[in-house]
Amino acid sequence: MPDAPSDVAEQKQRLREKLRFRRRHFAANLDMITRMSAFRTLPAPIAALLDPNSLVGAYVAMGAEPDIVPMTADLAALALPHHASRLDEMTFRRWTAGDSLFDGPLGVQQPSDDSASAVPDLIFCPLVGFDRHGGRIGQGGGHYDRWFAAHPHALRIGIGWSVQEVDAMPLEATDMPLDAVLTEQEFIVTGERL
Ligand SMILES: Nc1nc2c(c(=O)[nH]1)N(C=O)[C@@H](CNc1ccc(C(=O)N[C@@H](CCC(=O)O)C(=O)O)cc1)CN2
Ligand SMILES: Nc1ncnc2c1ncn2[C@@H]1O[C@H](COP(=O)(O)OP(=O)(O)OP(=O)(O)O)[C@@H](O)[C@H]1O
Repeated sequence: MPDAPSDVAEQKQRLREKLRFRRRHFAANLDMITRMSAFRTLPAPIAALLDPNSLVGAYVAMGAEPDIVPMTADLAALALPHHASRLDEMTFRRWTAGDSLFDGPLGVQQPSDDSASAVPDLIFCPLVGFDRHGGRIGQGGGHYDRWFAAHPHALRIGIGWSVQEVDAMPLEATDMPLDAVLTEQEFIVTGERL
């Protein structure tokens, strides 16, 4: 019998705590070479998908999340998550490397409120945890899951450290599977769209 929804939410919360700890510990103890080389180049299968018109959704790292700005800075068109307030849904707004960033309501830096909103063709999504079948968890706000549900055509590429992998993520009906996961070690294709 499948687990009741509240059990899954509880399992996810326990995993989130464990994996946030793992992520923090791993990132704090990275050797210099890994720190300098991780997440510097776009995986070839992603580069091959992009054309000069592609809009890519990145993020500004918080805490122990991998910093992907260097890897995405040269792309033709970028957008970043933006929240008008704590309660407003997440949107993406255009941003170019070097443009100013502002403190957002959820503790993440975001583009100016005047920046144009846009729908990326491909999203690099920060992970708290992932598995090899496309399962993921994030911070628990459901922001990415709701955005993915509203924009199912956008490709979903998770970004995380290798230690954030689990065998099988507990899943809820609203979870949207990842197409691939990029870690400091591997590019793992998890869906049929790549
Ligand atoms: N870099 C980054 N940008 C992002 C997200 C993210 O996870 N990472 N988001 C993903 O949805 C959205 C912002 N939503 C957020 C929702 C909850 C928390 C949150 O609970 N933060 C904890 C600290 C977590 C930690 O220590 O790692 C807190 O404030 O207590 C943060 C952001 C959009 N931008
Ligand atoms: N499409 C959706 N419609 C309504 N509620 C949703 C949707 N997606 C997720 N939620 C709700 O959001 C809450 C958090 O979801 P979940 O635990 O999957 O977060 P998460 O994946 O860690 O967060 P995020 O997607 O921001 O990275 C849950 O209560 C979930 O039911």
